[in-house]
Amino acid sequence: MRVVVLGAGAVGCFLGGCLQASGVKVSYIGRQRIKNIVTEFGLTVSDWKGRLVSFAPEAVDYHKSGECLTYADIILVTVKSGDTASAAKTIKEYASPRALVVSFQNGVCNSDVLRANLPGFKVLSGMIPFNVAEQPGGRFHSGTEGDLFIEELDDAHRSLLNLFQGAGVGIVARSDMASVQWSKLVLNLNNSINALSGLALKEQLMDRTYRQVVSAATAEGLTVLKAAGITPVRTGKVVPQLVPHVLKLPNFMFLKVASAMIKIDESARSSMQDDLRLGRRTEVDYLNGEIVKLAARVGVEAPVNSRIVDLLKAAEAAGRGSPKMSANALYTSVLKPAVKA
Ligand SMILES: NC(=O)C1=CN([C@@H]2O[C@H](COP(=O)(O)OP(=O)(O)OC[C@H]3O[C@@H](n4cnc5c(N)ncnc54)[C@H](OP(=O)(O)O)[C@@H]3O)[C@@H](O)[C@H]2O)C=CC1
Ligand SMILES: CC(C)(CO)C(=O)C(=O)O
Repeated sequence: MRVVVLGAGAVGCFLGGCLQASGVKVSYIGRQRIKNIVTEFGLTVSDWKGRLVSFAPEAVDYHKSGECLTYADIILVTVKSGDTASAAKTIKEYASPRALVVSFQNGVCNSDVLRANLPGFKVLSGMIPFNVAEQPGGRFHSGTEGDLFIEELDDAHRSLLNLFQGAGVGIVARSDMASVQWSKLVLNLNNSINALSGLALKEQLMDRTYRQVVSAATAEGLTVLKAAGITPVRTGKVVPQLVPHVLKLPNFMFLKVASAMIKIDESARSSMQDDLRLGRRTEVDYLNGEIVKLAARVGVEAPVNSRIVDLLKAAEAAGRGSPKMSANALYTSVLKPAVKA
């Protein structure tokens, strides 16, 4: 069984490293920046439960181009959503259609993009509930809990279950992946708010004013999903429908009822904050932007998420990393116009 990770950044290096540690043959395809890091330091994967495995540089099969896809049995696609079409092009060029393609990405459209661009390939949707942060010295650290989700399709998902279970990574198969992905998307509406704040997730979520903005974005997201007939499902300790209410609580109550929500490493940040820091295009169009698009499709308004998209796009265009918006500034920009209207 040869696994190839296409888009080996934070998530890809973590998932690949966990599989490699259990004896699976793993190749990684990614960019020069990470290749330089693994060539110097090798690859280390760690998590909040105490996992800590390191590979020497010569044990990490890291490539910048797609030739190694020729021998892939399973391809894990872990590029950001805006790069999915180009990842599909690379798969089409090098891989055999007997390879199983799995999207481990946020958002709700990536597996459709892969399917549309890869006729003849079997494509499964996946979902990663936990955070992975790149740390100095080639270390990829998962700082929050949760099991992977994989689409249950014929028997194709079984090899994935075996691989990840064998690597000690929890994984659950589901036949309702569209609902799973929309539910994750509702939680990901905070990615942009976290990126705009410039703070670690824990610090941001401990501030009630930031939480009020997140609450408004998720409440709006849930309203739009309801209008579209999509029922969010529980994928972990957090019940999506309760999130907006819990977030609005004063700190002392929030601390009591939301312990699962803030069980996060002190340093964990959203992947979108990393994108702003590294001057990359963000996934805001695929997260808050999906709510805005769906709202337009079903004829409802989504002003909160729409304003968040605008703020994030402005930060992207400025190219100076996170604008480090204070909680009050964000509250005023995102929620005050809504109050006036
Ligand atoms: N990090 C996290 O905590 C979590 C992330 N996710 C989701 O997982 C997905 C991956 O996120 P993450 O790992 O953080 O992203 P990263 O940006 O860390 O990793 C993706 C890597 O793929 C590279 N890449 C882009 N296109 C190609 C290509 N065609 N061929 C080879 N490499 C390519 C990128 O390079 P470049 O720098 O040029 O863009 C980048 O290095 C996203 O959808 C994200 O939302 C989900 C849960 C948690
Ligand atoms: C884990 C979580 C929800 C927040 O960090 C995420 O999906 C991301 O960073 O992209």
